[in-house]
Amino acid sequence: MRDAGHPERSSAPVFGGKGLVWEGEVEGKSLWEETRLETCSIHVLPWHEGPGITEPGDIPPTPEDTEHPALRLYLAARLHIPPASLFPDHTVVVAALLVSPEGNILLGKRKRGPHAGLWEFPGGKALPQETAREALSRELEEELHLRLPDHLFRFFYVYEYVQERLLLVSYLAPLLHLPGHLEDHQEITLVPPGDAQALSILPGDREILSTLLWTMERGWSIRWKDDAGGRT
Ligand SMILES: Nc1nc2c([nH]c(=O)n2[C@@H]2O[C@H](COP(=O)(O)OP(=O)(O)OP(=O)(O)O)[C@@H](O)[C@H]2O)c(=O)[nH]1
Repeated sequence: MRDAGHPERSSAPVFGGKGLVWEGEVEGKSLWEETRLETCSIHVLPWHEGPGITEPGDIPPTPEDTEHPALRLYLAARLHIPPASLFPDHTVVVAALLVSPEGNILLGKRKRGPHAGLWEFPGGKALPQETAREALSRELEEELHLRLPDHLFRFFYVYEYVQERLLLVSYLAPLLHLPGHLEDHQEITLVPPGDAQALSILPGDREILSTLLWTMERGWSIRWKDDAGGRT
């Protein structure tokens, strides 16, 4: 499903590809409320292997204990470790899948550069000393005057552009308010994830969206629950 049409796929992946970490629920409690990794049960879906569920004890204690790039970056985010420090030969880009109360995703049409005219998720390159949250927070503020919500992670997907040595890390997060300003984008739009695939977007974004739809088809909602404190 997600293996067609990307030239990067024909090269040997540097780290073994990409992967999804979706946080499930423990005893009815949403995991983004959990802070201790050892109590979490997470679904880890390597792109080439299909679903697999890690049990609490299976989660490595530190990012260095796993070779899987998605899990590494996930652990780094959880433990507030700058992702760029783990992948010194790569550029790490963070992007937000901001979900409106209606379940639509925010996309911006790029104003400048080689990807001008393409739609993308807000975000940008993480600086060496920044955690993923700090990088995303800065990028959202700079690009759109948007405040980053406290709750991230329900969907955490890593896509690697092998030739460019670029790791694209995406998070699902609630859209708290509409952007107050457009710095890097000509326009923004809010669309259902299925409709976004019909737009001109980058290969990594296409794969993120198809993986998101894949999880939604399996009954995982992208809506934020008010009682989980996701929307403030
Ligand atoms: N921001 C963003 N970048 C993406 C997305 N998808 C994707 O493949 N990318 C890639 O990641 C790169 C991020 O670069 P950027 O230009 O947004 O980074 P930046 O805001 O820090 O700007 P800069 O290049 O001026 O330092 C893009 O050039 C593109 O190759 C996306 O949805 N959002």
